[in-house]
Amino acid sequence: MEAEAERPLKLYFIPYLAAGHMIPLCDIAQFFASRGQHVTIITTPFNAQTLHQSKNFHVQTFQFPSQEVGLPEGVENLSTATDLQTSNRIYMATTLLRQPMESFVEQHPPDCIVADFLYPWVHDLALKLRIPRLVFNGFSLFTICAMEAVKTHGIGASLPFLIPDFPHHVTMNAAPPEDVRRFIESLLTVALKSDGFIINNFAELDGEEYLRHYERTTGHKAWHLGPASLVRSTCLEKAERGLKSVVSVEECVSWLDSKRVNSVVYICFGSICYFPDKQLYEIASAIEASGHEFIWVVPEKKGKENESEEEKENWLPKGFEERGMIIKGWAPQVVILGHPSVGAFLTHCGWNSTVEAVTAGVPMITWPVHSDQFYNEKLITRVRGIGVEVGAEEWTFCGFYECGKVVGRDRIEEAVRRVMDGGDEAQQIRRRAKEFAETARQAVGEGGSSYNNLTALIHHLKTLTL
Ligand SMILES: O=c1ccn([C@@H]2O[C@H](COP(=O)(O)OP(=O)(O)O[C@H]3O[C@H](CO)[C@@H](O)[C@H](O)[C@H]3O)[C@@H](O)[C@H]2O)c(=O)[nH]1
Repeated sequence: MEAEAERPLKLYFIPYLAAGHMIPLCDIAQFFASRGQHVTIITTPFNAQTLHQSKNFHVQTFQFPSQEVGLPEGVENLSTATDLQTSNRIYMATTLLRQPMESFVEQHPPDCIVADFLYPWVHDLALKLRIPRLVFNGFSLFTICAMEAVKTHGIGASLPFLIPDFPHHVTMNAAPPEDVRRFIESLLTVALKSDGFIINNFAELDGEEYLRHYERTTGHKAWHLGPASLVRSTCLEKAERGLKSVVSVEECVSWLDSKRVNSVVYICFGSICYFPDKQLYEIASAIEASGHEFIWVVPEKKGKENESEEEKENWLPKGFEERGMIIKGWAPQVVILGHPSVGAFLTHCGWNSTVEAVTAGVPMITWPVHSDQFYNEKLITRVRGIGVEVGAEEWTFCGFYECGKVVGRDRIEEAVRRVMDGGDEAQQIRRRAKEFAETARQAVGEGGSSYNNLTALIHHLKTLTL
């Protein structure tokens, strides 16, 4: 029995096919692998290629049903979609993957299964196999608490609303469309039947008060194991997170090396948000007016056939490109954020981007677009004081939702100035951001909060299964 307890856990990880979900869950899988556990990541061939950098876990692939859903070969990740139809087809494909994945797991059962909350079917599978199941959805615990509170109290349809029973007074000015809210709430209900949530954050950023609040109001367990982006140690490895970068790390670093400390605004809206030209033009005009240099990641546009160069770039004010670096496609975000010349991050508040900025000690200019991002913004600005808001109050553009609203240049410019122009407020925000970065680093080091949580979780799973 003693020897059995020493046996590594056999763990299956099933990440959702979107960069914002895959990157952190695969990083977290590596945390387990680095502690001697036997890890298998279950995914599709194209997504498996993005995992080449590590040898300490196994990958089990299943053919992506491209033909069945009418997609070209190689489009297997939500982050490679640039229109709603493609996104819907990828979602459809993930439902078709259930059957082959399920039968593989049944034939080769693990000790525990860790799956994205967008795969609620794993609940029944784990019950059938009598194995523990952990859930990952890539959200902060703060956001999960907020969503739970909104669900329990049946609020959120009319605005503004105060999140009920919360340790802080947090007023929300944005609500999801009713059908999306119901969908997320149904997934959360299934997630709460699991053996616990895995959170890509460190406990100090969500705060003890939210951990206690969560456990008290739900009776469910949450394990802070992040920041996931700290799993790897060298820049070159970090450059390969997610999709392939269209610029080299060297090019980004040498451009940033030529700039002053804290002088550059980094702009990126994650992997599934794409703005129309008129919104890009407002951003460009605001940055131009602020006078700051920038690195701006713009999703690669497919462009219509016969579109002239001028038509393709009609969102750029004249001469604008000269004062910064525009990256069309995928950028080495973690490397950029980690460079001392970067003084602020204009972000959509996707949770990965948020926690990566915190880890780098970079203040945020917050512009939520959809999903959990509006809650993340409140944690950053109102609760932890490490960013300022642009003032976006509505769901706008992303892979599964579109509306025609545009945020005007004046609001963007004002927020950029508040963080970049070095006044008292900016200095305090920067100081707090640096303190959280230090805490993040300590959390994943030996004896830190996330490190200890992982030790406790592995022990807990062993007592349940071995
Ligand atoms: O050019 C790029 C663009 C993105 N990234 C990385 O891609 C990830 C993007 O994740 P995130 O910032 O969370 O944004 P989304 O891709 O929008 O993530 C989705 O998933 C997140 C986790 O569930 C949610 O918080 C978001 O709202 C949801 O949109 C991050 O690790 C980035 O570092 C790059 O490396 N290079």
